[in-house]
Amino acid sequence: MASPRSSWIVLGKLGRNSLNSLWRRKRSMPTTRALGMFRAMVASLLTMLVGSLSGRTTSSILFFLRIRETCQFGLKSPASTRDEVTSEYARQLRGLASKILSALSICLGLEEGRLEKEVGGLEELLLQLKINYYPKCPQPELALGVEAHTDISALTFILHNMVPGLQLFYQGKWVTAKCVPNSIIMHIGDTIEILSNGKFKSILHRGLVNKEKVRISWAVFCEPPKDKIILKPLPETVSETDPPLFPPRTFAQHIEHKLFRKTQDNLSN
Ligand SMILES: O=C(O)CCC(=O)C(=O)O
Ligand SMILES: [Fe+2]
Repeated sequence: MASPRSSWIVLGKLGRNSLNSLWRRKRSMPTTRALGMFRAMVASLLTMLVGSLSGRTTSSILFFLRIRETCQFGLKSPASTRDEVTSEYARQLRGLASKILSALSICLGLEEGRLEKEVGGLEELLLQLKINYYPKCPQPELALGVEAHTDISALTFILHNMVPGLQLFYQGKWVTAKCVPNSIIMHIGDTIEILSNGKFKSILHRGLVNKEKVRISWAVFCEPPKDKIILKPLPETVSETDPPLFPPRTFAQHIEHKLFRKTQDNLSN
């Protein structure tokens, strides 16, 4: 059986100017979401093909598609449909992320724009698209898809091809996420868990292969800048009875810490 593979696309940081110019241009330009998805699929299949030809068991590719460059490129070239679709998707998701961050801020008793600001605001929050391909497998229980993990992001948004496979560890057991048409899945990631001092949890999840069908998922990770911000529980979420659960770390240090812990866990197993 072929192994699950992933490709990455950096959707870019969406500054206010690029947002405005995208918005103006989008209104005069048709958007073919299906075509975008199809092209993304082709990109991921090519990635997998390259991976298998080179004998690797897993592969990941980073596409650097910064929004501003994409815009300029799109103005001159009709071959930019894929960029247009991914840009439009990024723009839509960025708006959704803002709304959700506002709602989460309010839930924590903070000012509406607070979490958004804490994760880097419009200028610094980075959106990255990762495409996961899970080949079908006659014995899914023997195969590892995307192993159990929590996302390091602030928020993650997932679209998929309506094949079940995402599982969440909830109340002590693995629960399969329902495939709800026309919906998008959202995870809270480690970044928000840290800022909220654990009041919002970064859920443990995994991706399984399916017996009969190929599964593809498109996960967009909204991440704070690597070094500019120190992530730690916000003072408003901490009290004498609620001490800080996480030490101050940059996002880069958090990633390093997780990788180190994982290596240690693997060594002791
Ligand atoms: O395939 C999925 O639905 C989830 C993938 C995932 O958790 C990830 O890429 O971080
Ligand atoms: Fe994940």
